[in-house]
Amino acid sequence: MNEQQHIAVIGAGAFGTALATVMALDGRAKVTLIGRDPALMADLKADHLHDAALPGIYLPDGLAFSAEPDAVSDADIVLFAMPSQAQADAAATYGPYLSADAVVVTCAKGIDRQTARLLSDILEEKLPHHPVAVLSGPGFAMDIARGLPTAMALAAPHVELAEVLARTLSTPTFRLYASDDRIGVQLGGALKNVLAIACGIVEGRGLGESARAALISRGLAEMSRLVTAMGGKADTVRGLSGLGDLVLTATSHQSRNLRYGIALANGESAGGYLVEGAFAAAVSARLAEGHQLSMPITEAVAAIIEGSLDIDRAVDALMTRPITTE
Ligand SMILES: NC(=O)C1=CN([C@@H]2O[C@H](COP(=O)(O)OP(=O)(O)OC[C@H]3O[C@@H](n4cnc5c(N)ncnc54)[C@H](OP(=O)(O)O)[C@@H]3O)[C@@H](O)[C@H]2O)C=CC1
Ligand SMILES: O=C(CO)COP(=O)(O)O
Repeated sequence: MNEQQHIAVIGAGAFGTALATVMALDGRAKVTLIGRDPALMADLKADHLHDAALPGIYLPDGLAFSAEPDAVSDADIVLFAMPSQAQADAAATYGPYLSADAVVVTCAKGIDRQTARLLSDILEEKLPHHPVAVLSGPGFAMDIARGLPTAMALAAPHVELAEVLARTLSTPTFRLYASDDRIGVQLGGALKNVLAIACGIVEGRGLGESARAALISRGLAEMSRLVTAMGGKADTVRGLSGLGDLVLTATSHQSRNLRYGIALANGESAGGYLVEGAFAAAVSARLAEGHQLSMPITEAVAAIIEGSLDIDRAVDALMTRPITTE
């Protein structure tokens, strides 16, 4: 790696712009934000404002902007900050320009819908010569960009690499904890979105704060089952990428997934923003079935989104399941 690290962030949406902002403000590394719309990238370079993604945030003077895929070519660390279902496509576009020793970090919270595979598996297949790490945990883009204190998990195939990446990407306001559990960290990020939709439905239907707390707790049990069945660690579920992000997303109106759940409960359509949990619900239910696991909340959310179950019946079904131990 070079003396001054070069961090490239691909995806000039809310999260990518926030990550690039906090890392450029830190000033240790050279940071480039790469988007696919040349007009947008030219505007960001001229105005240092991205009002569609992060209203009111001044993008640091030291941040570089590019719409050219070859802007990744001398980057040591490349953050993939586009939605889950676009990660494979982005790997095909930017992969040919990566430098030989670049480390790739997926920043999306989801599971590949077509293949039901983790995003790290998808990226490893598409970019076989690059180590693939995962960034996930509680942190709204706006909070990160405003320099509010945030902490997330950084998982890599080996804890030594995770520690190097966590040190390099952390800043005084954005703190990363290293992990070698890419499975647990990714499943936490994907499932908490599904559970946040469930909490939005509870809120939208006025079912009460007690019901929300029960959902968070029983949802965490579902997360644990899938994480351990797929080879992840139970400890990860209790950490930032599991419990931490679940609590944040299931309780804050900043969450698009929570707002989507509220809209579903009110019979409204949620338009214009990314709802990762709407993709993750069906694929998580498929994974649960494949591993012969009971994940009733996840299955109910998937069925409600698909239109095969109405909300009242879902609540009845969840409340009248056979009594069991916790
Ligand atoms: N927003 C947040 O607070 C947080 C988001 N995340 C996660 O980050 C991921 C991105 O979310 P977010 O930034 O909010 O979403 P946005 O909708 O704000 O931005 C998505 C960005 O991805 C770009 N993009 C889409 N497809 C491709 C592609 N094939 N190649 C390159 N770029 C592409 C879009 O570009 P274009 O405009 O050209 O389509 C857009 O700039 C999600 O998985 C989300 O769960 C994680 C933590 C916090
Ligand atoms: O993942 C997030 C915060 O950690 C953002 O959640 P939403 O995608 O629901 O807005």
